[in-house]
Amino acid sequence: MRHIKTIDDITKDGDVEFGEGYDFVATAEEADAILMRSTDLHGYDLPEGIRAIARCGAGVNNIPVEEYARRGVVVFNSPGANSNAVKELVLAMMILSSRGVVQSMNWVRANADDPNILADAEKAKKAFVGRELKGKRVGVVGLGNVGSKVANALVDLGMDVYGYDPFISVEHAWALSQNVQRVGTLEDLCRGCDYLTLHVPSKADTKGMISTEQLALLAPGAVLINYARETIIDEDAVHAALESGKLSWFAGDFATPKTVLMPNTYITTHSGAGTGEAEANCADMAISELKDYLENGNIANSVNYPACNMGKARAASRIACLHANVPNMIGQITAILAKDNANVQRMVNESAGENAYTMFDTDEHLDSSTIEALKQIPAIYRVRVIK
Ligand SMILES: NC(=O)C1=CN([C@@H]2O[C@H](COP(=O)(O)OP(=O)(O)OC[C@H]3O[C@@H](n4cnc5c(N)ncnc54)[C@H](O)[C@@H]3O)[C@@H](O)[C@H]2O)C=CC1
Ligand SMILES: O=C(O)CCC(=O)C(=O)O
Repeated sequence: MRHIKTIDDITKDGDVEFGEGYDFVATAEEADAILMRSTDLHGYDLPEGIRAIARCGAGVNNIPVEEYARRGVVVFNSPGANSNAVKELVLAMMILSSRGVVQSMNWVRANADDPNILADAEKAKKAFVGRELKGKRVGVVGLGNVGSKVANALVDLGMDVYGYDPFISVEHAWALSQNVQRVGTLEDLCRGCDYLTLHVPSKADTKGMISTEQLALLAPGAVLINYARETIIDEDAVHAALESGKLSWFAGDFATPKTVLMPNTYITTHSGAGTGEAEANCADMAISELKDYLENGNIANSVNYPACNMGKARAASRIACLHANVPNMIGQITAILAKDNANVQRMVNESAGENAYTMFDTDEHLDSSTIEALKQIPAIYRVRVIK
């Protein structure tokens, strides 16, 4: 039996199924792996027994991924699984920020006991006149799973769409409409935009990337949308731009002490991925990643270890070594296997950044002394006997 600890409500109705051979445990100390969402694990006392963590969602700024890599813990996310939900809410917020819909509905509620409300609403409506998205210039920062879908949808709405992403993947470049015009700098993207929408991860080079300088380049009365992370914007600069009228509206997903006090602002409760479909998609992807890793050692969609797929573990034994990406690891591993006279059927070595993964199948079970010797190689973080 393999043991899973869930942190956070993975789905609204609590529906999470791993199937036969798995159970849910009350504490992380009893668990082999963690399934989670947005809880901040920085400073969390992660038990030694945890071998993997799957984040149901895209952003992993709530997890110390490099520290966990050095402890031999593979961290997964679920790329793209919630991107449609975010796209739809971003479109909604762009429209709400342009059309006085909320103000108009509030007027109706406030005047509910007016016997002439039908006629009076006709007179009141001029206060809620807005503008259309069609024909306006929009900048999309980050053209990954969410940004590329948002950009394409905005093309379909008739907007003049510009995109900025110096690290765009081939897959997302292919998925992008030909009508999205790519620009090479953030400043060129911002210049003259009526709308700017942010879809980059929270990391050192995106922290505060939208500040006074970028906001100054936007068209007067522009709308800013931030459904990425609170760290991407300089909140004081956004507040000042709202007060000066440079920004007519700001919509964001992060209720910080500063955003909740800004004028002309809609803030939601980190609800970009808040649909039953997105929750189910993320949970399904995260569960299958964890199961394949726990049962077969295969890695897909990890944010701290390379992808590796050797199929189902069918040989007598399968061993996985998580280690630093340094020279001579294969040499050291095979020297130890040679001493045990082990016949290796198949071996794969993959690396990503500072971390690497070596997995091999052997015809017979290895001696415990061999496993112990592998663990003693200085750059090895963890050795897993999968089978
Ligand atoms: N509000 C919510 O509920 C949700 C928020 N998010 C946030 O949105 C972010 C993006 O999500 P996805 O599109 O799924 O991620 P993704 O990883 O598919 O796309 C991120 C894109 O940003 C680009 N990028 C990275 N650094 C950049 C930089 N300095 N300048 C411009 N582009 C840069 C990457 O090349 C990539 O194409 C996530 O990291 C997460 O923080 C994601 C899903 C739900
Ligand atoms: O789990 C959630 O609702 C948050 C989703 C999110 O922010 C992400 O996927 O990065």
